[in-house]
Amino acid sequence: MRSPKDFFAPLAVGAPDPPRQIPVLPSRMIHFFDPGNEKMATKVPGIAPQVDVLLGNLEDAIRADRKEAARNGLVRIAKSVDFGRTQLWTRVNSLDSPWVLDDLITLVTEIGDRLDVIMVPKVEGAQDIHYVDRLLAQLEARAGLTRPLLVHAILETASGVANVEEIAGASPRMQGISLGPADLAASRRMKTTRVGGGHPGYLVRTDPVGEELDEGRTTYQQDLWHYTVARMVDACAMHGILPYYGPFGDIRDTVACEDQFRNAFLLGCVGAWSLHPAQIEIAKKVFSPAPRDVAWARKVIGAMGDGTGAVMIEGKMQDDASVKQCRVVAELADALAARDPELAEAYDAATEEALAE
Ligand SMILES: CC(=O)SCCNC(=O)CCNC(=O)[C@H](O)C(C)(C)COP(=O)(O)OP(=O)(O)OC[C@H]1O[C@@H](n2cnc3c(N)ncnc32)[C@H](O)[C@@H]1OP(=O)(O)O
Ligand SMILES: CC(=O)C(=O)O
Ligand SMILES: [Mg+2]
Repeated sequence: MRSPKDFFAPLAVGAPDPPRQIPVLPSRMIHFFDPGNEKMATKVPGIAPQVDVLLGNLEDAIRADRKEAARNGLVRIAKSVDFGRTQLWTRVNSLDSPWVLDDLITLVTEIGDRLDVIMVPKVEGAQDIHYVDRLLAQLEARAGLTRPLLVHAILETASGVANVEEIAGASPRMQGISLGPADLAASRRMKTTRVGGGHPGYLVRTDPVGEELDEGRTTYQQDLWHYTVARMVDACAMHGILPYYGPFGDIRDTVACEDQFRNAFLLGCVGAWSLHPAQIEIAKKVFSPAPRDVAWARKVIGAMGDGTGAVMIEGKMQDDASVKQCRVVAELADALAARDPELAEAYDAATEEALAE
């Protein structure tokens, strides 16, 4: 019988030990591609060095009669392409679909040693993660894998949001959670018809001046996703896993995409999905801290010594809590700079300038 003490014990004889810590690797953009689409597949080797995560999508956006082609395409690509340090993820079909069992059996058996993370859509509660967890352990044991696969849940059902804390803590394999605004909107019976982003009708309006109700009243569009993203971030932080904003469907609107990504970044998300090559650079820009913020963070950390007490820098009080925030930014910058010499140079130049001021 399993007790809570067995949380980190393998769920099948011969399966690798589940991870004790989730690796915090750069994952600013999870780039989606259809592995059964020849044109997209040929672009994968060229895109791999530009992105942190490549994800072979098998679920929504893949036609029912192309599901097998996508699955087989992913196996072929995973076996033949050198991804370097770029992670390879997949999104399998939903747990109630006719495809998911074959997705998991084929992928773990054929390319389980190449895959890093399996994204599970439409997760409703911990029971969905427990099912995948056990099945993965059985398949890993059969395939002789020595490294456990990680699991990522999409938050895209009303019950998933209600159960987000238990989902985040359902298994040591849980790597992270992404917001799925399109299915979530449908599940909640929201009256939007978009994939992520805001809506001009969701707003607040200033009070009327005098008797005139129609004039001089400014409106401010509100963020439809604030509550869900904030809840997801808290659930992930509580369980030591990583939160992500999901897709932004208006590919043409690069400006609003950047805004949506930045809101998520500021609230604690580590990355977002790129659905089209045009969104890769947006995610890279937004989810890499700005050089001036890195310079400021390093300056505060330097001035705070052992991190206790209070100091004044440029008129702003700094203490234990602000230095902790600065460490979050500086540590992320260091991790990204270790892989990206251009960023490293930009961070160092900005820091030198800030320290000279
Ligand atoms: C709600 C959700 O579940 S979101 C997640 C599911 N959705 C997805 O995964 C969608 C992934 N993206 C796509 O399918 C496509 O980008 C689409 C359908 C949105 C647009 O595709 P297109 O109409 O071909 O766009 P466009 O003409 O601008 O593409 C330009 C080039 O980039 C390629 N391209 C487009 N998207 C991608 C991609 N995600 N990865 C790699 N290459 C891509 C196209 O094949 C095209 O190549 P070409 O220049 O050789 O012809
Ligand atoms: C991301 C996703 O699957 C959705 O928005 O529905
Ligand atoms: Mg969805």
